[in-house]
Amino acid sequence: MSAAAAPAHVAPGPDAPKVVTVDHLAMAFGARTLFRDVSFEVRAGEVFVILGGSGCGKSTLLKLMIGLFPPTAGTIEVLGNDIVTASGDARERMLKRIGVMWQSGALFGSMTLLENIMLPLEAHTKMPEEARREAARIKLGMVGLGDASNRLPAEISGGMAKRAGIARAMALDPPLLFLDEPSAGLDPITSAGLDKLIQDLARDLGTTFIVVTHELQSILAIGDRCIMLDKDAQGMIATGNPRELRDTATHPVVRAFFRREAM
Ligand SMILES: Nc1ncnc2c1ncn2[C@@H]1O[C@H](COP(=O)(O)OP(=O)(O)OP(=O)(O)O)[C@@H](O)[C@H]1O
Repeated sequence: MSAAAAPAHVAPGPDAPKVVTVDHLAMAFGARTLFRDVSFEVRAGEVFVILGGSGCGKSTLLKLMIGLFPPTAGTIEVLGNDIVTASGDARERMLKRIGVMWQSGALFGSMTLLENIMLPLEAHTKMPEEARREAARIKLGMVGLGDASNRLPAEISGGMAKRAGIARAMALDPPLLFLDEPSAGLDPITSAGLDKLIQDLARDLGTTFIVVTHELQSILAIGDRCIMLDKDAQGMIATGNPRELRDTATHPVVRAFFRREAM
């Protein structure tokens, strides 16, 4: 089958190994409880979406999964390690196997795209410069920015900046990538192009994606499975395949979200 005719990403089955296991997770900031009892698993090769309204704790859940701060209660296992208790070298090794793209793209403005992608390789590997340069070129090619490697972040569009952010998150070939609101601020066509890129990377590299978003079109296009968080419920109100949830959900908030109905 030619690359052009290849199907978009195909969801892995329930026998695929677990990449992330979140068990009875609770999180509060002071007196403000975000969620009380969240449990889910993410399997190798999945595109897993975390969705929900503004302020329900999506980004906080992402930050907990990469160990930025500890939860109030519960456990989080990432790539076979307890991310909450891991320390020292074990923690460093684990973090090198995780890529993160923040909402802003967070590129360094004074460096070209190529230099931005080379940075993690410089910080975390002993690769000689020419090998780093070549590896970064390959990553930029994979996200469709092969011709833009010498541009500065100020010289590219918002969609290109997201692609460059993904290339940088992929610099160390992590098996697991976290994307925080990849479609934010993009027009629908650019956003659809980014969705296609995520599906292609999941299919071609077998990378597992955990994507925080509230863009319905994107969720329906890329999500193999999702969880929906809710501020009022202080936890998860739905889990499953987003297209099935759109067609079968009975919970009023879930229905309203997937069918774009007013509550
Ligand atoms: N470090 C922190 N200290 C105190 N409160 C915080 C902290 N981080 C987040 N919050 C609060 O927790 C709540 C959830 O924030 P979070 O960013 O996780 O939500 P979200 O679902 O990602 O929202 P959005 O879609 O608007 O980005 C917000 O009310 C926020 O102000």
